Amino acid sequence: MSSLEEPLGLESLPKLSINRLHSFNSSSYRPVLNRMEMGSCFLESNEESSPRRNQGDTYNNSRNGNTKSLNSTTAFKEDEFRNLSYKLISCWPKFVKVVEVGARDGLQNEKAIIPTSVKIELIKKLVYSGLFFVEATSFVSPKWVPQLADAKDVMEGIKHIKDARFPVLTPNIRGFKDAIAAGAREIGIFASASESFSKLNLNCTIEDSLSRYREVALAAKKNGIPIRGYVSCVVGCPVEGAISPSKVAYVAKELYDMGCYEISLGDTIGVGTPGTIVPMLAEVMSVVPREKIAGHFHDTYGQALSNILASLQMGITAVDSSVAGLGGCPYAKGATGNVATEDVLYMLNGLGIKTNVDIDKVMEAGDYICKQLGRPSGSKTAVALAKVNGKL
Ligand SMILES: CC(C)(COP(=O)([O-])OP(=O)([O-])OC[C@H]1O[C@@H](n2cnc3c(N)ncnc32)[C@H](O)[C@@H]1OP(=O)([O-])[O-])[C@@H](O)C(=O)NCCC(=O)NCCSC(=O)C[C@@](C)(O)CC(=O)[O-]
Repeated sequence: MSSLEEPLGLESLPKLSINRLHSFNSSSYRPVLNRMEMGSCFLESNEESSPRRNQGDTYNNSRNGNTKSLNSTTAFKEDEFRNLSYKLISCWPKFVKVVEVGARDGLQNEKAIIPTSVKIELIKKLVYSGLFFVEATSFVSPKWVPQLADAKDVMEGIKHIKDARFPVLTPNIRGFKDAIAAGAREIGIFASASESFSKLNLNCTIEDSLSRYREVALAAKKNGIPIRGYVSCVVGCPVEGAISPSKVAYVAKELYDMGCYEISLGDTIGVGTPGTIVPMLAEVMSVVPREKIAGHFHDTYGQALSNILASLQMGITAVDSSVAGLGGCPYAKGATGNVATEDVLYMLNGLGIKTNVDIDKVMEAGDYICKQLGRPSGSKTAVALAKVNGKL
């Protein structure tokens, strides 16, 4: 049995070479993109009217000494720029749903047991900021995740909060029953696109996990409980390296067919770039409606915001994030937490996208939990704004 105490280490990732990951960005995926006609902005800006493409022409012309051609054929006209910016901006949604995962995903790997009262206070502060979907805890084996052994008490402490939804993770029917008994009104089921990661995380094969979840989904349906589905390792696995988009699409579709109202696609170890995320999304979107898909990006390589932006351009409108960037992956030493909620909000605010979340209040929640954990925030935005406001 593997446990959260046995990290495998990012250093065991030689198989996940840049070349392997980039191989997913091959032209073989382009027909899929075209077929899906989602490129109204994404593809056209790449293929037809990309300034970069024209700049490329410019450099070639320049190298050939053909400066006349450079001025006459490559300069963008003003209205072309306007059209291009309109195409890009019109791709972004007006509203993005931010799902806060800090109290569960963010805290589950903490070695020192955090008092239940701190977890409850964190959740209250997150809800107070306007976050409506706040993952609260998991009903998993305490032998596997000792930090969340107090799931029942956490639920007890937040049961009076009405204006928010608190999904809790359940790995099997036992977890489901415990969650319902503790007052959970929404659950999450989590599978993996990597066979090795499934064994590490759930001690079973992908197929076995899916049959367990069919039982859970049936019970949830009978009880009128909404289910959120998660797929881990959507571009890379700490053991297997690169993961094929078709595997991700298969698991996502299975979860969707079980009745999950949303499928959260997790770059568990944060190795993705838009070069791998886009083809993976394209494949998943061919079997699950895009409005039912959420992005769950860890920020190990600093790529999470670019992955979110690329996802928005492909029509995704739900993003998971973790206050102060809390979290990590127990099976990949060095893998960092989810993208920080503060950083996501800062970017979305900058794009003019509404979230109904107050970034200042999220920063207060981040400040609170970071003080409790005795470490600085993992959010660049929180750190920068604290400096600007003279708090650092
Ligand atoms: C699935 C198991 C239980 C299989 O674990 P197992 O050892 O194969 O299960 P078992 O049936 O042999 O049971 C072992 C013991 O656990 C108990 N048990 C069994 N089930 C439960 C339960 N629900 N709640 C409480 N206790 C439970 C069971 O009763 C028994 O107790 P014992 O008899 O030894 O005293 C285990 O592997 C497990 O709990 N895994 C959860 C791991 C986990 O939570 N990982 C983190 C969440 S996933 C994630 O973070 C990724 C995500 C979603 O964020 C997206 C991304 O970034 O990729």
